[in-house]
Amino acid sequence: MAAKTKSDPLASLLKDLYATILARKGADPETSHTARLFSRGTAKIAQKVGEEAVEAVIEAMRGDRDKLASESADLLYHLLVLWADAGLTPDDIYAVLAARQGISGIEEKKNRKA
Ligand SMILES: N=c1c2ncn([C@@H]3O[C@H](COP(=O)(O)OP(=O)(O)OP(=O)(O)O)[C@@H](O)[C@H]3O)c2ncn1[C@@H]1O[C@H](COP(=O)(O)O)[C@@H](O)[C@H]1O
Repeated sequence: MAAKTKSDPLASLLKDLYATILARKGADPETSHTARLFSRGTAKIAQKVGEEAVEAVIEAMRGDRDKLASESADLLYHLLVLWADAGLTPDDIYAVLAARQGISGIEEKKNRKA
């Protein structure tokens, strides 16, 4: 099941983007937005994820599908930067999603550790 997910175009695109993001660690903040984010630290990266999430929510509530798509792309990019900053890879997240497949969200929440 995990191999099927990895061959998905979105998963492949996210993997390539993640590799680009990792390659920007230590790059010049003057020429790379990603390097600039890394240089500003975890709190700034986390703040950007929150801002982009709010912007996506606003566009969803406005009913603007094009802007929602654009803000969603911003959100995914900044979330990948947050993962890279934390030492998480997309495969770590896919593993969590795969483990939940076929389990009702209501059932999964009941089994979460406090
Ligand atoms: N997907 C993205 C992407 N999405 C959004 N952004 C940038 O995110 C920034 C968001 O602007 P904001 O004003 O919200 O944020 P900010 O400039 O940090 O401003 P403040 O919050 O500090 O006020 C813009 O500069 C966008 O260009 C991205 N920057 C890079 N990528 C990808 O990352 C790759 C590497 O980019 P660089 O690291 O810049 O080479 C690119 O080729 C893209 O594939």
